[in-house]
Amino acid sequence: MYLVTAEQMRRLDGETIQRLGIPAIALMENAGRVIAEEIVALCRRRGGEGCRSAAGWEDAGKDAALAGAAFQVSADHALTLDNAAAERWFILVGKGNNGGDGLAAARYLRETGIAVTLVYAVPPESLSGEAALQRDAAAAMGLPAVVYGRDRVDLAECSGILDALLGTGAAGAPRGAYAELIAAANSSGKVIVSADIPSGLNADTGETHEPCIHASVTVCLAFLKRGLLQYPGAGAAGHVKVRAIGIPASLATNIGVQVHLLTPEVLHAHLGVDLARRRSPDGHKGTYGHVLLAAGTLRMSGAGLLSARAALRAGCGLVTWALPQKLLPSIIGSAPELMLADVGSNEDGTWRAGSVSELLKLSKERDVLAVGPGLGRFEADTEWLRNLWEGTDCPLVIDADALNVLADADYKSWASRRHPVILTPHPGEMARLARITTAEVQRDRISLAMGYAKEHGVTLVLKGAHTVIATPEGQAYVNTTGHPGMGTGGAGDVLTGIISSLLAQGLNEAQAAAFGVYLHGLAGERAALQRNNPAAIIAGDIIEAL
Ligand SMILES: NC(=O)C1=CN([C@@H]2O[C@H](COP(=O)(O)OP(=O)(O)OC[C@H]3O[C@@H](n4cnc5c(N)ncnc54)[C@H](O)[C@@H]3O)[C@@H](O)[C@H]2O)[C@@H](O)CC1
Ligand SMILES: Nc1ncnc2c1ncn2[C@@H]1O[C@H](COP(=O)(O)OP(=O)(O)O)[C@@H](O)[C@H]1O
Ligand SMILES: [K+]
Repeated sequence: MYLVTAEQMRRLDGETIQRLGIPAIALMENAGRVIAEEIVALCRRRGGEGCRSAAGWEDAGKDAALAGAAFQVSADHALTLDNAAAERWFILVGKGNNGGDGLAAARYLRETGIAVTLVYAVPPESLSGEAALQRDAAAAMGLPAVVYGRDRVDLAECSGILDALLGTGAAGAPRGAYAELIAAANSSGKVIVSADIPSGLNADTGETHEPCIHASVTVCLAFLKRGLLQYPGAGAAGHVKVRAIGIPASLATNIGVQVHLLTPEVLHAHLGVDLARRRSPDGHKGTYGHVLLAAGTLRMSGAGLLSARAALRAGCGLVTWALPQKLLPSIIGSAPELMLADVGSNEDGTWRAGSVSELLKLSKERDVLAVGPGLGRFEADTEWLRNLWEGTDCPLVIDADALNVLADADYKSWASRRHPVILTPHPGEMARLARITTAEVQRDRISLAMGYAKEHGVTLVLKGAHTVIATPEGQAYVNTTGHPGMGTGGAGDVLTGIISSLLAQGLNEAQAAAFGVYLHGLAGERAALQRNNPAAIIAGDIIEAL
């Protein structure tokens, strides 16, 4: 599934209308219809499902077949509602095409028997184009209408609200009547369905203006808008349903859309990942690769252990953990499946820059080098990392403190590598890398990750709710697996282990980063289910749930 910006959506609309010759009003009709269908589905769910369910019709069909009847007729199920008389919906109508979608939806809803009242945010005479055609059709059908600011509007009188005030054409914070209607809708306590995006949301960044609709359901039209996946927008959108309105998905590639929702389908068909992770019958530990991990200090010994154990659970054949000598006594025996490599240490258990020669030697017999979890900072660590960057001939995964080392370095001047680099920052680490604030990182994570990955020639995993994976070639994937319970120390170390393990097994950098993030999230969800409360998840649970 593609993710688009408002600008890309306009181009997709334009291509469909101009190049394919599909009239704009036809798209708007389709939009109105699918919005109405989702409202009907919602009414059915809360009304305990009316008797004319799809299953009901199928049963009736079977009965008819048994009775020998040859001819059957059924109504349009998607727009049929048994308890329609109990419903009264207010349709908040803005001036643009989003308002037009709402007006079309109102007509379809009226056909189901639901009472609808149009609430215009602006005088209806000010609508133009297709929206004006919809206004006239609604008026010709006799749909009751009021104008905000001129007529009495009491949202307490409805059973649900369709927010068709502002869509992808909105600019800045909602003003005037729009702002007042949004605030009133939010405080009404009524269920709200948004057309395309919640009004007040920045469709690209996911920033929410003041005020912004808080929807239960957002019926997103044609293509998923980026802002619906980026927080806080993702929180304001509720359940997002993407519905087709007649714009072919293939147009997205024509106009160069490069952002995908990370689904099993995208992993398989777009990235070429074998989701079943088949093992060859005659495989052995050498078949599945060997991870070399440089991690851990006395103070943070657990980080290395978590990464190493996660790598093994994610399926690689072998893991060697290179660690400061002072750590060895406390680690020996804690994970019998691991191989340990003593690379010396300072008195206080911190790393020595001299360890680099041993690491370079070890890396020759390994398939991947992962650096960073629990590493700490140490003298000449920039030179140490530069030597690893320039001197290793395998993929490199950089996390945690090693990212901070990188942030302090001018690593664009380092020799370019034959093998890929994956960076896995959380927003704080990303802020240091990009030399901006964490709030600026979070403002539009997709754009930031894409820009950074391209500029620095790395695969970037920007962690946090809805992790973004961006490639140097300009592709991006947004993950939705995972759980807030994963906000716990060491969860990121586990991810580093998983990604490194997948690289060792022969996945390329985009595959390993995307699939690793996806599996990590799934494991977090499973771990959440296994506890009495998701707050109880600790990083080790994520490993055990792999
Ligand atoms: N052919 C198309 O272009 C299609 C568009 N569709 C719908 O059209 C929407 C985009 O339509 P538009 O481009 O007309 O834009 P919108 O309907 O999002 O609204 C734009 C209008 O709202 C007003 N406005 C903008 N920002 C405001 C603010 N901050 N406060 C108060 N008023 C503000 C302006 O008068 C502007 O004309 C999509 O989200 C989707 O719902 C669908 O009908 C499908 C087809
Ligand atoms: N709300 C959330 N939803 C989904 N995943 C989350 C959420 N919070 C954290 N995570 C995931 O948990 C991991 C935390 O990583 P990180 O912050 O590096 O932790 P640590 O440094 O302690 O290992 C990341 O993969 C992140 O995406
Ligand atoms: K809207």
